[in-house]
Amino acid sequence: MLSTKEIFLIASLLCFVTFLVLFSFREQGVRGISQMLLASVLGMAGNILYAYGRELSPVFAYEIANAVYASASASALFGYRHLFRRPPHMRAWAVAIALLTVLIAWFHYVVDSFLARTLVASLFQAAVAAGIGFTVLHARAEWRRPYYPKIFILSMCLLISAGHLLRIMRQLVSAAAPASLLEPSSGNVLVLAAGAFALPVLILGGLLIAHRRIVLMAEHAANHDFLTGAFSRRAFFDIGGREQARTARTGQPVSLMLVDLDNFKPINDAQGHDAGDRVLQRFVELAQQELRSIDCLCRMGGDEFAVLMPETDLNGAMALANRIRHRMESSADLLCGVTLSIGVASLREEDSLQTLVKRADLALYAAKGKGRNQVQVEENQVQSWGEAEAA
Ligand SMILES: Nc1nc2c(ncn2[C@@H]2O[C@H](COP(=O)(O)OP(=O)(O)OP(=O)(O)O)[C@@H](O)[C@H]2O)c(=O)[nH]1
Repeated sequence: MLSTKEIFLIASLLCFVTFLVLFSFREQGVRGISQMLLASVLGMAGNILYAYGRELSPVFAYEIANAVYASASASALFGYRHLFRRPPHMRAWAVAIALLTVLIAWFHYVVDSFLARTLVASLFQAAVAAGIGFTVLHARAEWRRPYYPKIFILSMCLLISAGHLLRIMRQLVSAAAPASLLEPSSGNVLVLAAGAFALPVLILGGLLIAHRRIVLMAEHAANHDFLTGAFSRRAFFDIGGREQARTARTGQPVSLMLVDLDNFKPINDAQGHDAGDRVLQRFVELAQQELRSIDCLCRMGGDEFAVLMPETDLNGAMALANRIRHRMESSADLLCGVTLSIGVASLREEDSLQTLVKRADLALYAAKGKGRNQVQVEENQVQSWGEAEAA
């Protein structure tokens, strides 16, 4: 059987491991990581103080160890509050930690009572676990798959709170209850092990959530254009591949428009790159307002965009393309007078996605060649829409 000191040392080591993993996450922009890091460091220190503080002075093993460990747990709670964008209520918890330290000192120096110290420390830890559980549960409307990290955290919080309450009960009623923190009885070692591993387990739960957030952020960065928020070229080929497979399965049409801003370069040259950036952003905002929720607007590069239109035949695609082109024309002041050339094509049975893009690109080329500010359809179609044609 492990000794109580070894239990604290192992718990300290686990906090160190969570610290190392959290440290590697610190620059990923996930909220709550710095609070969890602090919880790991304080957890390490608190466990070592519980194990060896007595050898320096009792104040280290009682008041300081409890204050440090309570701060570690509160810091883990703050981490969760930040992760789920909830106010941390730091002042209230600071008061609670100060009160806990005073009470531990009181039940150490004035009335020496292990029972009372256990009661105070365990009530605090149960409150922190309940606070974390409440935070996670309260944010359930924001839960995203996979759910197991949240279920894991909720179960752990329930177990930890119940465990601390049971510890208090046992201390109150059982004749076999330990008389000091480091008593080597097997019952005490088990209770201490459960309590000491609670903090690293709670930090681990936070790590699971933070890890998922980092994966989602990386996916979002890979699938979206940083400047405009439109889907990226990479996402275009992913979504396009899925749409192509769906069309083959269901026979539903899918169309594509390639959009290129006309005379965009002079805006950069005359008004600067930032003005050009703003035009690109506004174009995406305005275009999104015209598109349906099933359409995917992607930035293919520079001032060229693609719109994948599921369940849309060529006529529907041309109508949509013209709507967007007219919208840009009527927003000339916002877009520094930029107009759109658009090439439209529909997927045919024998087409690959690349062939579809190529045909839309040829149509776009034709729109540019015929004077810009117009919509052209794939080369072997007779229809051609737009201002230049109308004129
Ligand atoms: N501001 C800004 N400019 C960009 C960005 N990406 C590409 N560009 C510029 O966009 C311009 C695109 O070139 P073109 O398509 O030849 O310019 P254009 O004047 O629209 O020519 P046409 O398409 O023939 O009408 C180039 O000058 C690029 O440097 C960007 O993210 N921001």
